[in-house]
Amino acid sequence: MADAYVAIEGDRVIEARARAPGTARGELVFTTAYTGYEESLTDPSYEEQVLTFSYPLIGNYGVREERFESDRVHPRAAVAREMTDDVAEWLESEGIPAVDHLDTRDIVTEIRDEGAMKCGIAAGPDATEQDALDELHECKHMSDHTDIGAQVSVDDVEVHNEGGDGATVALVDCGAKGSITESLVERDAEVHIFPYDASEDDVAAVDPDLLFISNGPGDPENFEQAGELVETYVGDVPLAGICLGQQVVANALGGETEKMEFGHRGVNQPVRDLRSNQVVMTTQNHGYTVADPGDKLDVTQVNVNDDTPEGLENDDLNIITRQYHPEANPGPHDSLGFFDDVLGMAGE
Ligand SMILES: NC(=O)CC[C@H](N)C(=O)O
Repeated sequence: MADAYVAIEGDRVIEARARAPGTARGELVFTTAYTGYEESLTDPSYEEQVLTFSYPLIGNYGVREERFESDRVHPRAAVAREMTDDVAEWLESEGIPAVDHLDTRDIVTEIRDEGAMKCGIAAGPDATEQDALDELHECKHMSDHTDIGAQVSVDDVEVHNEGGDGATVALVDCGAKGSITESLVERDAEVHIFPYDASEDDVAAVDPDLLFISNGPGDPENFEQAGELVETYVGDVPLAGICLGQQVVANALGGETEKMEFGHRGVNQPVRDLRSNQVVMTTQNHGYTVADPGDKLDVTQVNVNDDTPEGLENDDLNIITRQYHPEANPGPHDSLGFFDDVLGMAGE
């Protein structure tokens, strides 16, 4: 007998096995990565989403805190074909519902065919189909989470590697992964992590060599304050952005973003650099994309599968942004050079 239910749009209910009890709702997304479940589950970009792992066995090398990307689990719930006890116990201790013993291929195919969709989950001995449907019916569209930045950002400024010999970086935390800070600190940067709604005065106080907009959850249009910082600093200070950061920079400089059908979700997304013609494999998890870069940004990299912009640059204004995750974690390390490039713009 099933003791867990996943309700998806169209009121279809899929039976499953409860691995961590509770009810939850969120946008149903997936990752095709076969490793990196600890990094993905602690990536703040998954806030308000339900993460389905399409690789059939999740958890076979345990759970270790040093691989976490933040201090908590961010997806509202986790779905796998088979989940180990280690992962199930971790999620239960975090209060995150988890289910397995369902056909995750079916879920991913449904998202691919029908596009991004909402879902509701109910798991545990008393869970009913109706509980999952009730969650589904309460679920909001991602773009309607207008204050999602407040859920994932630091409350106060944090400084890493104070007194470091390298550039002073103002990292605007829209839901930043820990390995972005680590990648900068490894290169001697002094990193000031600012709340997502930091003001111009807050940032000016540290006189940054580089303004860096992080990855983060939800619709980039809901990160207006970060966009205002971009507008203020463009031309005066070099700008960098990763994922949501690329989208925020594009929106602030006259471009436009839009929701994709089901996004880019895995660690083997091929990206072609239009200048060198080289292809790199990249890590991606995003559901919005830059539809129009505006007239200040050149598209310098594209996704090989669908030609969407993966890199935007302006050599005169010193701007480099990436739609994918150069910091990896999980995924390939092919594009770590991004951090050298952006710190190079900052004079390092
Ligand atoms: N990883 C991210 O930064 C995701 C960016 C944005 N929330 C999107 O889904 O497109």
